[in-house]
Amino acid sequence: MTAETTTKFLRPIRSFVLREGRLTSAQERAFRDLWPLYGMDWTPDTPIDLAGLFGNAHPVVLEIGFGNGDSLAEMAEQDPQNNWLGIEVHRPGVGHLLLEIERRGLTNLKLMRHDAVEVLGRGIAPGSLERVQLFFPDPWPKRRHHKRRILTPELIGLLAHALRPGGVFHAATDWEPYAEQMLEILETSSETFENLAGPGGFSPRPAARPLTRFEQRGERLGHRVRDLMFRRR
Ligand SMILES: C[S@@+](CC[C@H](N)C(=O)[O-])C[C@H]1O[C@@H](n2cnc3c(N)ncnc32)[C@H](O)[C@@H]1O
Repeated sequence: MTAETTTKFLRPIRSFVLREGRLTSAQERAFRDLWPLYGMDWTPDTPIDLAGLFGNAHPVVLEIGFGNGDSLAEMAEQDPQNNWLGIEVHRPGVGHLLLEIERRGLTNLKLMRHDAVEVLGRGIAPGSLERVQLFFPDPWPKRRHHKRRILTPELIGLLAHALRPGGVFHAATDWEPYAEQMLEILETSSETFENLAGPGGFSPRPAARPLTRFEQRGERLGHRVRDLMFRRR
């Protein structure tokens, strides 16, 4: 085996391709001054002390792939009784949300810059999350890219482990074939997850979910938005 094929063999398939993107000067300042306040560095395989991170034992809602984070900031501000943890890999998005946390004076929202799948699998204690949100994940529409879609049976297994009994997984997408695939995967996990819309159904959009940036883009393109809400048994 050549070095190249070995590397290819060992590299996991990820749900994102990291494009660094340029930071604005405000975002650069955010990483310098605000990351120590609202960001969390994580060494893989270290259990994350959620109560220590937030300074209290309030329930924790995790959002995977928050993009620019405006809708996450809005939800955290509207719901101070919960702690909110956002995980995103895209640096400009993280920088944008750091500035938004400062502007809104939020104390219940913390950020990680990491692969959320890895964090779920190797950092979150069993049954420690109240809710997990996955809004408008990259649809990877080309067939050869479907393997990059983040919602897989493996992810559902990690969510079943991380959510408390009664906790909820909430996904939304504007890509109909992906919505159908998500539904199929989740329905197959009916031993661990109950569809809040009833078997085979999509949920109505909850009023508490603000429009996200990608959702607005989908709406401009005339896409129908689907919400899926499943409760951990
Ligand atoms: C299509 S965007 C949607 C962003 C936002 N939720 C919205 O609706 O505007 C998907 C985001 O998920 C992030 N992402 C994809 N895979 C991820 C992973 N494994 N861990 C953390 N973030 C991820 C991407 O960087 C991207 O910002």
